[in-house]
Amino acid sequence: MFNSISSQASKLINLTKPKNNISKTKVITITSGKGGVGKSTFTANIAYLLAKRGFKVVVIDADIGLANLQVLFDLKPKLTLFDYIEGRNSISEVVSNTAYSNLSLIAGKSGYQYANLNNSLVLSRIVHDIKDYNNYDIVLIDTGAGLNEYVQEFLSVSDNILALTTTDPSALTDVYALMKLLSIDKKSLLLCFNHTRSYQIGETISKSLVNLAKKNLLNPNFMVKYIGNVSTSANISTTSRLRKLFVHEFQHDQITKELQKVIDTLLNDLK
Ligand SMILES: Nc1ncnc2c1ncn2[C@@H]1O[C@H](COP(=O)(O)OP(=O)(O)OP(=O)(O)O)[C@@H](O)[C@H]1O
Repeated sequence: MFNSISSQASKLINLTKPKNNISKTKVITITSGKGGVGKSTFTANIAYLLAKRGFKVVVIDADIGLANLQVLFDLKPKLTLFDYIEGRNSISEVVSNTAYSNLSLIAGKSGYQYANLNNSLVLSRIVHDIKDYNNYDIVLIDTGAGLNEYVQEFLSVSDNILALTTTDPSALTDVYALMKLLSIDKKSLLLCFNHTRSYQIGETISKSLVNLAKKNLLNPNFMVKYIGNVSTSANISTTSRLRKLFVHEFQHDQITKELQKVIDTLLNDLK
């Protein structure tokens, strides 16, 4: 079954091959380790701010089995990432336009059984293909929580990895586990703190994590770059419940300014 899916898929992929090998598309994978730290909310909001700055942005909901970005964007897409992965549809067909200009979504599918495809590097192929497609400036990939094989698959093909964490000890333990994993064959990790009132607190904890990595002799060439903090606001949950984006509704709020600052740093560091 997989072979037929795969050959169907490669036909579709060939249709989307670029005319040259130079892709303008930057891929940023957003991950967290611990669940519930605010990753999807953060991804949707920075996607909007990046699109507002004029970048053509597509978000991929790669949280296998728990698709919630479509809720945040208030969409009910007919086609999902898995229609592409399973070879039925092309990239352009599985992309849904959001209500916001320059901003699209490749939706996930709740309850999807990845075991259907039971073959490594099937999912992350979309990363290569979307770069080849060369139609977007920025691709944001929202992975599931944890460090399971699907998350690792996306991390392995990403040039830019951003970890969102909180100051909660269990979230920090998970981020350190992520640092250990990435330090083996990646050059860097961008680190952002959610639910963190002060920029300095995030900075201090980032330095402690880097010191711990030194003490434990993690690869010295592996860099952890702190890119900023996001405070807590009840309005974030409220806007999400209303299927709206916080940064769109509260354009001059302190949290929107914090997110803009995160983006400034992020854009400076993009590979
Ligand atoms: N800075 C914040 N202030 C207040 N509430 C927030 C903030 N960030 C996220 N939230 C809320 O926290 C909850 C969890 O957020 P979200 O679903 O984005 O987390 P997640 O990390 O993607 O979760 P999962 O691990 O399930 O994928 C949501 O109700 C969201 O509205």
